[in-house]
Amino acid sequence: MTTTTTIMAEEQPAPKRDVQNHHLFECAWEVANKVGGIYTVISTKVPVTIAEYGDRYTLVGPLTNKLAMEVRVLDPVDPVVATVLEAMHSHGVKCLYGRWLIEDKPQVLLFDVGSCSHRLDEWKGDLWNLAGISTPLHDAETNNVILFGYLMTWFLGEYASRQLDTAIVVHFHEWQAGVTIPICRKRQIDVMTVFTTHATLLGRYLCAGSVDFYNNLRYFDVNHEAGKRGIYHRYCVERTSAHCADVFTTVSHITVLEAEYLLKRRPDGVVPNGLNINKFQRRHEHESENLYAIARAKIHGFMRGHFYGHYDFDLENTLYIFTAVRYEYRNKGLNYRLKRSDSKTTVVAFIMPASTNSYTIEAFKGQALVRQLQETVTEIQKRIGDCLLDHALRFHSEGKLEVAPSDLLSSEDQMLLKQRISALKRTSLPPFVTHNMMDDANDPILNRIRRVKLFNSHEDRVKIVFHPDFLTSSNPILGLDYEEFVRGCHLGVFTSYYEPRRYTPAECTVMGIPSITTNLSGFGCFIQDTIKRPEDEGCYIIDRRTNSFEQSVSQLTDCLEGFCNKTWRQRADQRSRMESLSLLDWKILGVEYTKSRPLALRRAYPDAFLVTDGESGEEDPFIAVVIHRSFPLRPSPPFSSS
Ligand SMILES: O=c1ccn([C@@H]2O[C@H](COP(=O)(O)OP(=O)(O)O[C@H]3O[C@H](CO)[C@@H](O)[C@H](O)[C@H]3O)[C@@H](O)[C@H]2O)c(=O)[nH]1
Repeated sequence: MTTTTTIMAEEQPAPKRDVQNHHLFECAWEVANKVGGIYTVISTKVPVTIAEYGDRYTLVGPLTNKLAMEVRVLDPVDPVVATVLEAMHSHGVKCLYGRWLIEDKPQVLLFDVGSCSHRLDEWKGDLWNLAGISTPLHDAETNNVILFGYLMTWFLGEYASRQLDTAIVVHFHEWQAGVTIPICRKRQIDVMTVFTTHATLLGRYLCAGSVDFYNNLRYFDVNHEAGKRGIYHRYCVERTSAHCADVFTTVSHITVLEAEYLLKRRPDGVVPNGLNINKFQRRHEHESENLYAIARAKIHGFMRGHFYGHYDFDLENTLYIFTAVRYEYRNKGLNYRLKRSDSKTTVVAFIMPASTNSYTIEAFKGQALVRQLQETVTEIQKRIGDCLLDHALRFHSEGKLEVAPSDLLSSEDQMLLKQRISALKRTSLPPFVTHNMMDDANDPILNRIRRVKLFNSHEDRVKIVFHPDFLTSSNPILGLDYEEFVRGCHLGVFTSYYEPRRYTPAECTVMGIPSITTNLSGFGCFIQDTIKRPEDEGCYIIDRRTNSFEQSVSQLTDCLEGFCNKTWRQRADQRSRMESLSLLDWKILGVEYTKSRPLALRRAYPDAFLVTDGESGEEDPFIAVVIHRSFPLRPSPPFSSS
């Protein structure tokens, strides 16, 4: 790799731009494109950013779906943007400009990378010449990343040369948006750049390979490791972006250390992920309880269909526990413990998502049979109602009410019910997976379930529903959006090894759903640092740092068992306490994003920040306020990475 120092800035002229009223562009692959956590970051942060910038704020991303359902197409508010886009259009560049249809409807610009694919070779050559990064021919994702990076650079170059009044800050998220940063540097485009990494590429790859990551962090031969995994070119883009940005940030203290060792630049600060709490907060406790009840009733409906023929447990005494996003599964022994203690509680463990082909016939069949039964019961109910009404009217005229059960339930209806009930007989056990998997025989989760024989048998107190797909309300099997599903569950479990930050437990918290996480996740560390007794607030944190793997598992099982043994009242109390947790609000956490921008401007335009009379000149106020804390790694903790 040509190190980033070789492409660092040559002297930049210092234009007289208005720094105070600077424009902000925020650039990410997940703008109006729901893929994962970064979509949540940028979409939920919009209200606080709009409050600060108004129409001086624009989000930029690739046009991944030509229909772009989330965007209303409009003309640009800023005439300079309109001129630049026209100029680019005259060279064949297609884009979509408009308002992203989320809260506060921010301006959004999406570039169609396909419209410039004929320039790929030219731009790849340029990336090699300018940044020393060579990229392989057939990595389609990287090719798109390069096309997008060059379109963004083109746009910024044109914009900065025509809009000379105010300073321009561009905030980039993750390596997919990073190519623009070194190119802007090299071409001396007058924009300030902030780069945020939400996880490192090498971190993800190394942890997926079960290495003892945190204990070896400082010893990895990064170039060798990246090369071995076929991601050297991507790693170069990520590392160069981190080095060339004016300000480099990450999402948690644990990732600061990771970035320092793997990307070789210590982040300037931590920009923690927040949530838009307004969306979740309810005025009254009963309003929340209603939402839980509606969501839970939908999950109950799914359960009746999925477990038909073996529906021999009480849904009112059933706990729904789920895990989402990370592809890891470990048996924690809860089934054994609940059986041993003769527990009457049933626990349903939901696991999601993964790569799948389609739903299994069994998954559809159960839901269809129960729907038919429901329809039959509704029809019969109607007929019974009509019959009762008829008798009651006669009682009024004849003075006596004599209704025999046989009058109410006709032999035809009895027959129909029997038919429906006999269709529910089933010789096989309820399936533990709802979909046909791409690679059933080698799927690690399926194989674990098979190995520990969690087959949803009558005796099992822990039942498994592996739903390896994203949830949507149009889902034919489990028709809930992810958020509604979470609300209907009792507990979220997010204990994976590699977790730079993790949104899922934070989302549980603001919805009043308890969760289990670990002190190896950014979220777990944040909660431990900010709340005295997290478990009282429903945030259970497992020690994966100083414990051995077995000790962590045992702590987790204790925690799960303790949760199962709580009373309904104790769980409801915990819920109401949690929803008041507002420390995850962007209104508080967004401040760190706000601090990163003046820091970038200050580095580029030191003159604009000259000390005035009466101010202390000893300290850089922006650098001072950006948090610099190291993750306290304990010496060689004896934990296994598996
Ligand atoms: O069926 C589902 C399952 C999940 N989600 C959402 O997907 C997001 C997942 O976020 P996260 O768990 O944080 O995972 P990543 O996508 O891997 O995000 C990366 O970036 C995040 C944002 O900084 C960090 O929190 C993570 O640690 C980092 O790995 C959450 O908002 C969920 O609500 C859905 O919408 N539907």
